[in-house]
Parts: sequence; structure tokens; C-alpha cells
Amino acid sequence: MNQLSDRARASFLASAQTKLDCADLLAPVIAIAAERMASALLDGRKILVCGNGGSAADAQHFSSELLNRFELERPALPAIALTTDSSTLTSISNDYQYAQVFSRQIQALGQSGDLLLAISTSGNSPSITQAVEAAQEREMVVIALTGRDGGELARLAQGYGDVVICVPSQSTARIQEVHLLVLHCLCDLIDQQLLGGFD
Ligand SMILES: O=C(CO)[C@@H](O)[C@H](O)[C@H](O)[C@H](O)COP(=O)(O)O
Ligand SMILES: [Zn+2]
Repeated sequence: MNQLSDRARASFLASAQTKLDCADLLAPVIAIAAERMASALLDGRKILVCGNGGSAADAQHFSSELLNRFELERPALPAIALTTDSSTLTSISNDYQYAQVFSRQIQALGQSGDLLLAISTSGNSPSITQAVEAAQEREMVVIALTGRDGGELARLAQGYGDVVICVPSQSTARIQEVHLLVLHCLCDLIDQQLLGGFD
């Protein structure tokens, strides 16, 4: 029992330390990402979001906070998680390949000036890198939320001057825990810009 308790406590400390390590490192790039998101929304564009596994849940969490609300009362905002329609997900994977599961949807839904938030802890999932390539072909803005060394996702995004938010941890769980905090920061900073909290 004590060993289990010690292990749980160690996870809390590791998670908190990873967040502390990222505060100064990521705050400036989170601010830039939030400015690009607010600018796209004010221009009447929409935000598409994708990710696999835990990051699929994060994609849906974020899109629902824009569509519905975060902490403040404000108009509904246009965001679509590309992870939710099982008929679309299974047919693309079945007829083509899983790596196209998001890029095919972006080819259908993405328009110039729209924004893609691409979430991958490794930065190397082919479904995510192909999504970014499809978005860049459509002249969309890309925000890459990643971990470890950023992988291929960071390389692709940087090549187009897109924003990369990278949690420099080797643990998928710790990266995901910081990703959730980043997503809540983005919601908060979008609301502050849209509701006039800042000049
Ligand atoms: O949530 C977890 C682990 O915490 C897993 O489900 C994880 O999200 C999956 O293995 C994903 O397929 C990993 O993909 P990615 O983050 O490397 O793009
Ligand atoms: Zn997880």
C-alpha cells in the first residue's frame, strides 16, 4: 500500500515539476498561438483540431470549450474536432489508410485562413503529419502541440513559420498533462482577446 501511495505521490510531483519547467519556456509561444487563434476567429474562420488516443480526447475537450464556453459568457465559437464521427473515421481508414483519417477531412472542410491545431505527444504520428501537410496545402494556419523533440510535426510546422508548442519531456503521460494546461491557457487567452480584456 505504501509503495503504491509513494508511486502516486511521485507522479504528482513529476507532473507539477514538468509544468513548472514549462512555465517560462512555453508562455510566450502560447501567447502567439492564442493571438493567431483569436485573429482567425475574428476574421470569421474556424478551428479544426486533431489528435490520437489521449490527444483525441484533448482535441474534443478543446473544441467543446470553444463551441460551448470556457469560464466566461461569450458567443459560441466555430471549432470542429476531427476525431468524433465514427462513420467518417472508419470509412477513411477502411478505404484508404489510417494515416489519411484527418487529412481527408481537412481537404473537405479546411479553407484558407482556417486554423488547424494538431496534437501529438511524439510528433511522429503519420495521421498528424499528413493532417499538417493537408492544412498547409490549403493555406491554413497551423498550431503544433507536441512533446519530446517535437518530431516531424515540429519540423513541418517550423518550415512554414507556423507555431510549435513543445513540452520537452520524454513521458507521454507528463506531456499530455501539460497539454491540457496549455489548452486551458489558450481558451483563457482567446476569451481575454475577444472580450476586450487586453488592448
Ligand atoms: O493516452 C495515451 C497514453 O497516455 C495513449 O492513448 C496515446 O495517446 C496513444 O498511444 C497515441 O496513439 C499516441 O500518439 P501521439 O501522441 O504520439 O501522436
Ligand atoms: Zn493517457
